[in-house]
Amino acid sequence: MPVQTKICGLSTAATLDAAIAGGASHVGFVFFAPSPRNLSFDLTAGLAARVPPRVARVGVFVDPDDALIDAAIAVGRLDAIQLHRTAPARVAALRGRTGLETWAAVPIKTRADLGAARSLAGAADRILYDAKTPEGATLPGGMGVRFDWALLDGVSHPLPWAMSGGLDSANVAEAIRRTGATLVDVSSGVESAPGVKDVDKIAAFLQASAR
Ligand SMILES: O=C(O)c1ccccc1N[C@@H]1O[C@H](COP(=O)(O)O)[C@@H](O)[C@H]1O
Repeated sequence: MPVQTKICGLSTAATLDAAIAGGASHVGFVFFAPSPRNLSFDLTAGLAARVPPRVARVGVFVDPDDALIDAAIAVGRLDAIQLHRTAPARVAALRGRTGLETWAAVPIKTRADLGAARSLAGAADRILYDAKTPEGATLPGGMGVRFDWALLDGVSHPLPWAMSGGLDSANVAEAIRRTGATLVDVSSGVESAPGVKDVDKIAAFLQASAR
């Protein structure tokens, strides 16, 4: 089965179209005001309408309240939600409330951090292993930070999983080979500056992850 690929933090029609044309299985829309990739609802509606049924729209949130989730789902016609810095009980509540496929990020730097994945069994549909961003960072992701892929060696995953954190066209094939990931997620690795996606980098990433 081909590896699935999520291109996250898209905010223009041209870069969204590049992700779709290049074969992305998922596209990510960020709803977190401090992020350089944060989307207004006006922009979201136009982008969401460009996405064909074969591609899943994933909304990315940081411990969101119900009002934000409800509005983003309606405007962005979301197929899935991706939750960062959200307690397992709240993940479960949002999964129940929305009825959507629910991803929960597990930020990892050491093997001990993997323990957080266990508490998500029954609460989420998918774990997203992401790198821990630096202490005190406003963003929980989207900073191009990579984790030690060897930390996933021999791990028994409690749920289907994906990986992200510092991936780019130069390292994604090795990340897939090394970890056995079947779904990879990228944001800053396909940008020319924070929040500015690059169509050529998106194409190169999608080619490299399909190899
Ligand atoms: O990208 C963001 O701005 C962002 C904001 C809030 C939560 C998550 C965010 N991004 C996610 O971070 C990972 C890894 O990003 P990168 O490839 O290392 O830049 C990815 O899952 C994004 O969805």
